Amino acid sequence: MTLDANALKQAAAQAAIDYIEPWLKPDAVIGVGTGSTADLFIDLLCAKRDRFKAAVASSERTAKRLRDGLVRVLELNEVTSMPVYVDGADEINPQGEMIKGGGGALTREKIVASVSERFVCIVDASKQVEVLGRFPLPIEVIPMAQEAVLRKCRLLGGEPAVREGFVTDNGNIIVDISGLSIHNAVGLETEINQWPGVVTNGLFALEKADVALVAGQGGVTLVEH
Ligand SMILES: O=C[C@H](O)[C@H](O)[C@H](O)COP(=O)(O)O
Repeated sequence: MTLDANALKQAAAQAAIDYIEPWLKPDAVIGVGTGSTADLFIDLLCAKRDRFKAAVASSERTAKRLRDGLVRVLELNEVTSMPVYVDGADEINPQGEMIKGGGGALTREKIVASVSERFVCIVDASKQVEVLGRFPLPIEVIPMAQEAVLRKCRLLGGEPAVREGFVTDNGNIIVDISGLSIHNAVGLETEINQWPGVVTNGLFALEKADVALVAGQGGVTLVEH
């Protein structure tokens, strides 16, 4: 039997719940990502709400889903550290560097991940790539900088497009850059972050996955980076 994409995401989410088991303690705060794979993880996490103290959410969408599942949601400013952050990705390379932000939550995701000790990435095998960039790279931009940032994207050799009708949780726009072949993810992440008006870009190379749980037809593989 061939598992469909949703079944693979479910398998990755279940593997993440098993993986974080040692950190589910009464004083623990868990960092939680955003997206369709993260949603499946949230549903499993909610069933274990009596085992940990609270969660920090990387988006309004995730906060609502956690609260609907009766998990206490803390603001990041109330928390000094988290043992784990669990989230999906749009692409991941063999080094654990990722493109994220397909759902537009990249900025809060990167912030919450930065306060967590371990980034656990949950993906189905279709997200694995040798070279990042097949998935358009999202960047969150302050609206008044839109045209200036589009020009810089073109100078990089990419084809930028404003994500129509989308506003981030922070009130900003998303520009998706297609046509990049990213061989130096740390360098590109650092460069784009310096452009005035860019809040965050969706490269997670400085903040890469410590562990990836990759669901394929043969089961879930744990990859440490
Ligand atoms: O902004 C969204 C996030 O970065 C997601 O983690 C990413 O887009 C993957 O989402 P999904 O699990 O729905 O493929």
